[in-house]
Amino acid sequence: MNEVGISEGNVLFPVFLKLNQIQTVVVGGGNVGLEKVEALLKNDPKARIRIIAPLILPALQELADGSEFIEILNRKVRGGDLKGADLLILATDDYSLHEKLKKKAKKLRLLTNVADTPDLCDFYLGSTVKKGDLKIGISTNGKSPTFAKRFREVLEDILPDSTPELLNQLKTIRDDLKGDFNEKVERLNEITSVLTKKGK
Ligand SMILES: C[C@@]1(CC(=O)O)c2cc3[nH]c(cc4nc(cc5[nH]c(cc(n2)[C@H]1CCC(=O)O)[C@@](C)(CC(=O)O)[C@@H]5CCC(=O)O)C(CC(=O)O)=C4CCC(=O)O)c(CCC(=O)O)c3CC(=O)O
Ligand SMILES: NC(=O)C1=CN([C@@H]2O[C@H](COP(=O)(O)OP(=O)(O)OC[C@H]3O[C@@H](n4cnc5c(N)ncnc54)[C@H](O)[C@@H]3O)[C@@H](O)[C@H]2O)C=CC1
Repeated sequence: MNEVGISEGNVLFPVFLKLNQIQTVVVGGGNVGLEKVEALLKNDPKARIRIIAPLILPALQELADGSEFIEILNRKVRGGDLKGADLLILATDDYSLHEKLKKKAKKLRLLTNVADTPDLCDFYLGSTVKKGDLKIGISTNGKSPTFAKRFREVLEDILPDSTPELLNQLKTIRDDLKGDFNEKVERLNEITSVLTKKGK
């Protein structure tokens, strides 16, 4: 809120992570753990994920059996597990464990998502739309995940199936363009001007 009580809106900074190049650790193997793992795999089926929990849902076990990049540690989480993580997702049913692990992660500067506890999160998951190489991330700042889900469905419907082809063609043009940086920018802006109503 600013001094006149108006919300500044969404100040989250979206980044697009290479999930095959980093190690994500998910603590908790129940419904919420499964949802988080599915969200990671939807974006990259080769995401490197280590799942740690005494109880693992059969659906999670199946996902792990189908991927050489998913590992399951069938036991309670230990403090040392955090050292092997680039990204941490806490998804157990134990809030005090989440608080304890979040403190430890903070000391290690390990970015952490705590499912169901937005205040403890360093980052939120978003809804994502994918059409070939195009990826759109949606965040409602935690206000309404259901809106994010519905808006994803809207975008999935309206983005033309030709989008991947369009991006491939633009890549070819980009690679073939000669001249200095400014000339290339000008030419690419010209070619793509048909995509916007502004035409510029
Ligand atoms: C803050 C955040 C933190 C985080 O989890 O990263 C968070 C928090 C919470 N979610 C809750 C509930 C639900 N979450 C979903 C779905 C999704 N939730 C996702 C993200 C986020 N959820 C982050 C903010 C995202 C944003 O800014 O919009 C999505 C986008 C991405 C993903 O998780 O993959 C994925 C849609 C994917 C897709 O389909 O595209 C549904 C709908 C459904 O499942 O159909 C419901 C039930 C309906 C409802 O409540 O709206 C609750 C209450 C739990 C309770 O009641 O106890 C909390 C806790 C709280 O709000 O306090
Ligand atoms: N399932 C859902 O859609 C929703 C769940 N929640 C809340 O989210 C939390 C998690 O929900 P679920 O995944 O459904 O619970 P769940 O009971 O299915 O799974 C809990 C998981 O945490 C693991 N766990 C517990 N202690 C652990 C430890 N010390 N180390 C490692 N793993 C440990 C368990 O082995 C299990 O895999 C609960 O508090 C629930 O109330 C809230 C809203 C919706």
